[in-house]
Amino acid sequence: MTSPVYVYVFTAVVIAFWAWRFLSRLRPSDASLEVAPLVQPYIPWPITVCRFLWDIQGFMRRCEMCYGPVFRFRLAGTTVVVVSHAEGISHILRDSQKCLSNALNQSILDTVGGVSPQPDIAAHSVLLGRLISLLKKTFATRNSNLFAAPFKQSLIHTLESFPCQGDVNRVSLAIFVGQCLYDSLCMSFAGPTFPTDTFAEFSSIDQYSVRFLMPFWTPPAKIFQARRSLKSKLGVFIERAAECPDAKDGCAFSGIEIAKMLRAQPNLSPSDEQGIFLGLMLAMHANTIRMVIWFMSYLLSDVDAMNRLREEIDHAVDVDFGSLESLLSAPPHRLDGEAFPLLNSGVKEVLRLCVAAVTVREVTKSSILQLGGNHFTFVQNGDYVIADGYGINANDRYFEQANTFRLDRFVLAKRGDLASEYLEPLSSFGGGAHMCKGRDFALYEMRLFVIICLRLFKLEGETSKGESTIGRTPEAVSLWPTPVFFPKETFVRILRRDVLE
Ligand code: HEM
Repeated sequence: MTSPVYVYVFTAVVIAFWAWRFLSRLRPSDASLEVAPLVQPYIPWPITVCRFLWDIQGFMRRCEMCYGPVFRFRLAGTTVVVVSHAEGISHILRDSQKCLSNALNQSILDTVGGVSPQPDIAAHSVLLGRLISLLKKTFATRNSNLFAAPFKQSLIHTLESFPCQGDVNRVSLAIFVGQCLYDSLCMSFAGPTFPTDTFAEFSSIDQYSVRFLMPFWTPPAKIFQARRSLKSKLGVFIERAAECPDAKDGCAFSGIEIAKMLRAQPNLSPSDEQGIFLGLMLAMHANTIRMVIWFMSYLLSDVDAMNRLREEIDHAVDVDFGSLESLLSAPPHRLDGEAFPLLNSGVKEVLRLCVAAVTVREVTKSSILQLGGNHFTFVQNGDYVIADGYGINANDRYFEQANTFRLDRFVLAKRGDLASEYLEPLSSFGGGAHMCKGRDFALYEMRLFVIICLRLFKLEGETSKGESTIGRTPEAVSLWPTPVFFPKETFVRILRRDVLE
């Protein structure tokens, strides 16, 4: 009697599966090499990819509970080592062993921007390095006055004229926050010739950015179409900017300077110039917009927190600064001072809970990666290492009720509390040589938006079904279980306070 083919196939699959599990447990022959435990899915990596993508933070937390704060998993053929304890993270960020590279960050931006693989990788990385240092200079605290002045004028103007007062006053929170911040930052960064009618395209690319990186789960055709359209508008901007004469002490707008630098590259096609510009725009806008959306969503779900914050803002504007105009003309560092304890605590709290950006490094030399104390793990050339700050920030061992948003958490935290060592959210902006270049400006942007918004408007949140958001956490209104994506089902009614009072 011959067995049907499927019996052979089934037996082969079972044998292959167990062989794989056996081989993946093998350790290097040198007993002194410690290897982080491997996450064992029942079907090799496709299942891990799905679980990882569906709920990145949830996946990491479950793995951490099973395997401890250092573990590894296989993602589409690559080994990813995750480290989520404080000392280990700081070792990775400092990279004192010089065995890690951040090239992946740059290639992520290139991929989402649609830049073709560059024949001369070294020259490309030098170009990106130059562009990033230009951004660093622009957004540095010492230059913040120069840059912040047009930004805040533009922001208040955009907020005041946002077309949602009067009859049509219900608008998607994501569009309200996103459009206002995007327009204001683009105008002050790249000047009035920048095409600000690109927000919708930018926003859809941003929302699908993770899928641009996936082998099988690519974004739908309309997102590629949005990218083509945005890039062609950027092309017109770059072309015009390149003809713009140099200002006496350099260009007035960094966006124009960047466009000129791109145009001066001999081997870059127009599509690649536009793609690189788009990648930089993603670094500049995506995280900040997302953080402000989450901040506003938490406030819309907690009226008491919103009222307490509004009182603090009103007091600071009326008593400490005298008026909104003088607050706007004060230097940016005044907003992180004593006048705004709750606001600054709220900003830290949202960075603690919602930063989706994780620091990923690629191993450039097989090494025993030191993780502080007696901890170390063996990593191989080509592995990815994730410094998972969220693993600390959202961990009950470090922060009481870590998954709950508490506006005053960082005001109340005192030395000796559970969070005593962690008075700041950890590594929300990465660290080491590649720490976020726009972090000071991002904090300023977040504070300023919330101040102007609560000072000028009364806001009421609604779900798409018209139910109030009060008492419903943003996570409950979100389409996705993690803060990687924002709660796009939240709508907001915006009413001017001077009309109401
Ligand atoms: C709340 C908002 C923001 C968050 C949470 C954030 C977070 C991050 C993180 C986690 C990294 C990776 C750091 C690493 O690999 O160690 C990064 C890199 C970067 N960010 Fe931000 N960022 C924000 C806003 C901004 C803004 C407004 C700019 C504007 C210029 C900016 C520009 C950059 C650049 C250029 C890099 C690459 C740095 C490098 O590779 O050397 N970011 N950011």
